[in-house]
Amino acid sequence: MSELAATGLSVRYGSGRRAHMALCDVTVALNRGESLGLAGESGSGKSTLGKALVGLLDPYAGEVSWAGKPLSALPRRGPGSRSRTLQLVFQDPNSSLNQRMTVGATIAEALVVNQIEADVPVEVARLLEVVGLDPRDAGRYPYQFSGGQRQRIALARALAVRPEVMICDEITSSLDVSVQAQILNLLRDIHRETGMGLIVISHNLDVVHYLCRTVCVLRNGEIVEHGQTEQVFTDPRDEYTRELLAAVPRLPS
Ligand SMILES: Nc1ncnc2c1ncn2[C@@H]1O[C@H](COP(=O)(O)OP(=O)(O)OP(=O)(O)O)[C@@H](O)[C@H]1O
Repeated sequence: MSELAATGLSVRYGSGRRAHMALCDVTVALNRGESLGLAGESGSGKSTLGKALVGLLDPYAGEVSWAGKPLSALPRRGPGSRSRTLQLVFQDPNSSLNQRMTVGATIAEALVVNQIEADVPVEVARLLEVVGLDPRDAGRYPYQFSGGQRQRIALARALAVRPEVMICDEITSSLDVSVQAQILNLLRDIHRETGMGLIVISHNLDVVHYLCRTVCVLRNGEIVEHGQTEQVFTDPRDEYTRELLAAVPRLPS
């Protein structure tokens, strides 16, 4: 039994004539220590799947479970709760971070709300260090940091709860290339050191290739290919995956 599993998952937006099935009968699984990329063109359902996997969207059909139990059966707070198990980090740290709270208070809040046993100021400093920020900056506000630094703060807040699985939705898309590389390296190191499961949503196939051992390719809400990243990237079985790979812009040499 896999720890995180989506089985026959369908998600629908709206109802009646306006209903749109954004995910159709999707089955994926992930254990601690594993890494899975979700690739596919814009609108293929990657973010919808990410949100459904952490319980932010309810399934229209099928189920998401953790260790065999539906997400709804996990305790609301404390050890074993959904937020202590699964953390989703979004593309835009500006909208996910409270601009009125210092970064120290933001991380401290995640520790307290999730009932993490820790010496809060010490743990805040440690987390800032883990993501490559200066603990002396704990008293500063998000707007006083660069985009890349704000994404590091969002990662520190997610890491504060020591999740079993972290889902990163396009977290480097708005950053310039050198900062992207720093964040990707940081994520890879954290994944290796903590052993948490990692799901990476990206339209950038190089990002998925760099971080993930396995990949699911989505098209119109369905999985069209699923396998070892190396195999899928070198010898794709599905025509759509081939097109996706061929469409990756290459810099002239
Ligand atoms: N809140 C919503 N209400 C209605 N339809 C939505 C909503 N969010 C997404 N959709 C639709 O569901 C489909 C899947 O969207 P989703 O955001 O999951 O795709 P994506 O692969 O993450 O795209 P992108 O790479 O552009 O972020 C799209 O057709 C989209 O228009």
